[in-house]
Amino acid sequence: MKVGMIGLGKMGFNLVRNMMRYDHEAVVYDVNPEQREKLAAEGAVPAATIEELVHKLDAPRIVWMMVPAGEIVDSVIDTLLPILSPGDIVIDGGNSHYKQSIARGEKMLAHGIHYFDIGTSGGTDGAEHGGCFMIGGDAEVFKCLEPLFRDMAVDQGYLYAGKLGSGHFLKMIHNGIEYGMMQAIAEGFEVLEKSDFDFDYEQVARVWSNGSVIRSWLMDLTQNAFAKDPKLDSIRGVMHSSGEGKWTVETALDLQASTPVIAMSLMMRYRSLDTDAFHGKVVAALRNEFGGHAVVSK
Ligand SMILES: O=C(O)[C@H](O)[C@@H](O)[C@H](O)[C@H](O)COP(=O)(O)O
Repeated sequence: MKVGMIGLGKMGFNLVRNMMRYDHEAVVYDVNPEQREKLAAEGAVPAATIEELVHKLDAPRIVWMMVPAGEIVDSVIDTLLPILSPGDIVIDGGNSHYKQSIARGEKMLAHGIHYFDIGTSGGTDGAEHGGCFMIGGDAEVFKCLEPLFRDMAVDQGYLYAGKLGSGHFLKMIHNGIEYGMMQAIAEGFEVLEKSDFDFDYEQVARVWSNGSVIRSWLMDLTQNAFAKDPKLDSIRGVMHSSGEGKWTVETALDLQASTPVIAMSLMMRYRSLDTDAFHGKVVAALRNEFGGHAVVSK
């Protein structure tokens, strides 16, 4: 199969390596020429522009976008639309909001172009050595793409999830679960850290990774992190987020689905961004007002 990859960041770059291992041909574009050249040295065909990338593909073309979610996706689509032909396929493999993917897919379909929203998981290592793909789009057209995903996914790691939007919806919920699982692991270690015992966290994560109920890839990664830095002294507990947890909670609220764990994990991320929380000042001030309880001065 011949695939055009737009966006050669950590994920796009490794996905190209992955597909080339299975003898799929890759035509590659990134705003950074160094990334294109690195992959060209490994056998990909570099393109200096998106137009050139499209030109170097065979109809029906398969163009895979692996660019940051948001305006960049729209700008790539706007570049692609006039130069693609009916029957071509465009994939958004990033973390786009599913509602935006539905709108973009409908816009493409009005021009006869098939659009797939594909949630990609497994991190950079999975992208290169076998990822997890949650795929939304036209079921019939997906049959043409399936051999590619059969190769690139780890074992059973791809799913045709259903109509347009379902791939990114599934990835959004996956990430909500990810927030909750990570927060639960983190809270366990918080209690260990505050206890009188002198645990070796790398060893704790190792034993929990082997045979326990909570063994998981996240626990393996916990072990890796503590192996590198036994008390994580080199980093601060600031937890950023790129939107998927927020969207999961917003969707849950819209659907009146009860998701306290995911919602609290999201709030914990926001809380971690404040060095001192205004709500903390308000509660401290109120305790002082009604009970004369001590406050901590600046
Ligand atoms: O499944 C995955 O491989 C991850 O979920 C990944 O796609 C995720 O988007 C980022 O690791 C950060 O997500 P947050 O910034 O929201 O934590």
